[in-house]
Amino acid sequence: MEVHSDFSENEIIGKNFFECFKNIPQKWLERKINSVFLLNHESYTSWEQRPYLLQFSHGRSVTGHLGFMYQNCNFTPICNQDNEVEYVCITIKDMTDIAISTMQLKEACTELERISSIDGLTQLYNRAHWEKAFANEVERIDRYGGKVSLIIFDMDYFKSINDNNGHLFGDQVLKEVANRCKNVLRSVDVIGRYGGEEFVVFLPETNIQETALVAEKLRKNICDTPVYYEDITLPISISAGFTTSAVECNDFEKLLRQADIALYQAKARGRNQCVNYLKLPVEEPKE
Ligand SMILES: Nc1nc2c(ncn2[C@@H]2O[C@H](COP(=O)(O)OP(=O)(O)OP(=O)(O)O)[C@@H](O)[C@H]2O)c(=O)[nH]1
Repeated sequence: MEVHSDFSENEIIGKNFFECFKNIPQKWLERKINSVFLLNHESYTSWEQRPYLLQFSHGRSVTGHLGFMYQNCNFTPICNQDNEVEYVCITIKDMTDIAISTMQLKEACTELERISSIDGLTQLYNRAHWEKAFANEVERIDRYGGKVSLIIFDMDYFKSINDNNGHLFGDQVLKEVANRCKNVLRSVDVIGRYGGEEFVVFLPETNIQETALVAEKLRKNICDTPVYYEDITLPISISAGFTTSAVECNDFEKLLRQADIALYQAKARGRNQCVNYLKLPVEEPKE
């Protein structure tokens, strides 16, 4: 106590605890101590519930964490000969090292989880994460009702973009496309990078007419401005296919297939356009 508080033994012995340590949560501590008196039973708090009881500096040079010593506290009854509690002894254990390494580990796990769901180039969800989120959404709808729409879009002539301007330029185009999408979508819409130059978006509670508008807005937003990077200016375009679960479809793979067929049609019809799966004529392959 002498080492960690600013009090010497002479200054503190016999004094009122709460007057010496003014920052103590007095009500909480009184309740805690009273329960030990009442129950004649040891009590405990860990740094995870309450980081510290007494504001002691921990003396470690760690940034980004609490400036005080993390503490575990034991409240032990001390009884007289008749087994009545006469005192409560508070033991404070310095948990700073364990607390800091536990928190660093937690932060690393959170970051790892984030990285494992994100595509490094575009910072959009990667395929595995997006597909899981989409499957969950379709399952939710199947159980509780509602609808979800799906757009798949793909860069046009991306191979030539790479071949003519270099892979780095191609990468820049993909990053730019991802950014342009973010300006169009609502916070509840979920976008991911599905493959090389293929992107997917699912739109919760959105009907097919609204989805057509979003797909067109995405296309325009991406295609209206050329990409400029290291003295190269290049117009780009995308083709998109979209569908919805509203017409009795509760299978996420089936929805992906439908949107993919519509995307294929958008390519076949000359690219730089959006095709509604539900409007495909019967003579064109639907499934
Ligand atoms: N720069 C870059 N290129 C990629 C990446 N992933 C895939 N690609 C390239 O994207 C190109 C896709 O080519 P294709 O599938 O033929 O498609 P496309 O040329 O866009 O033709 P259409 O889709 O029919 O218009 C391939 O050359 C891939 O190497 C990436 O992360 N960065």
